[in-house]
Amino acid sequence: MQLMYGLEAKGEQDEFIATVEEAMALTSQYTTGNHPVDVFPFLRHLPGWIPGAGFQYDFARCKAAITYVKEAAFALMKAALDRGDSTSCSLAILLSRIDGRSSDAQIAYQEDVIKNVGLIAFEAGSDTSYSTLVSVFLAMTLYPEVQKKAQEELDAVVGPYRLPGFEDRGALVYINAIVKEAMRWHVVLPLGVPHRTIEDDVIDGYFIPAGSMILANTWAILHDPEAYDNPEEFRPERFIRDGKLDPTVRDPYAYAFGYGRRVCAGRYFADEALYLAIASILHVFNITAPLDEQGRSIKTELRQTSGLLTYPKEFRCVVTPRSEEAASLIKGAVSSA
Ligand code: HEM
Repeated sequence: MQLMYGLEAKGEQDEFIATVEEAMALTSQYTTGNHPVDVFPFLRHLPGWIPGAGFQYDFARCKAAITYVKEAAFALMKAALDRGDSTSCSLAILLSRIDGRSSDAQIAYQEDVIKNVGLIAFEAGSDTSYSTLVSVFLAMTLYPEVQKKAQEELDAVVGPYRLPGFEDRGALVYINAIVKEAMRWHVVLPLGVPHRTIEDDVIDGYFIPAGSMILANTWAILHDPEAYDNPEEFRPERFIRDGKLDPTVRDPYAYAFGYGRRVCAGRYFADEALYLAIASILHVFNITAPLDEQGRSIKTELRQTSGLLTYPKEFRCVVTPRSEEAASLIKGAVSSA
């Protein structure tokens, strides 16, 4: 929200976040072809009051929710601009590029495109990146040796007195491998987003008629034991050879972000954001499993929710600053945010 609209998110209480989450939950429920309307498209003409056609009400709620966020968040951002509050958010930058000599109709059209950019980035970009990041917290509690190696690399490259930046990325090979392993280990969209064939095709002798819904089994591709030894294990080393990222290993980025011309539009942004978040978090925090009353680590495991978009199921972990220097870096980052 900050990046797109220059608005500060108010956590779980945030109205926009709650509304987008409601829309996402409805989208997830219907997108993977588990409703009869996907198999018998004529059902879409039934009014919602007919038993079994309640999906019409869900679709209407979903549409109302996303339309509200699209318009209201944009209006708040524009009001801030009109008041002269400086905001360097993405939508303000896009707005400033509209040619003032355009006709009213052209300006309205371009504003609508910008509103859609904001909404889709907010809707498609936040939970996907969040889910991946949560899985990294879980992985760190399960694989302390990975965390230790990452922190050793960060200490050597970045040192204790500053946070990592994009300029460090080339030297942080192990952190880059963690980002790749995170995309592979917990596949946020295990079946991608459904596509539809626009013409008849034959693949490996199978006839695929035009109009078929195609689901790519991204999870299977990224847990293929022939490509990844012991695929259930979180092991960033699988992407490294001779101290560099190994280009011969199947790259999760080629699958986790979808396929073809509708491939994720935010993939470079997501990659950079995940890199910076993971590097910064591991630089200043220790993430460990919680202890039971006898002081023993409580065992956790990766269990995922089901649906179009998956999340690691709830787990607990303990997050503490790594050192005095780390604590000051955290305070500095919070006060300058
Ligand atoms: C870990 C993070 C992310 C993952 C795993 C992810 C994954 C995906 C996938 C699988 C698709 C469907 C592609 C297809 O149809 O085959 C998609 C679409 C899309 N994503 Fe992402 N995404 C992530 C982050 C983001 C971010 C940060 C943004 C924006 C800032 C974004 C914007 C979009 C948009 C706009 C589309 C629709 C593209 C289209 O239909 O033309 N995504 N994403």
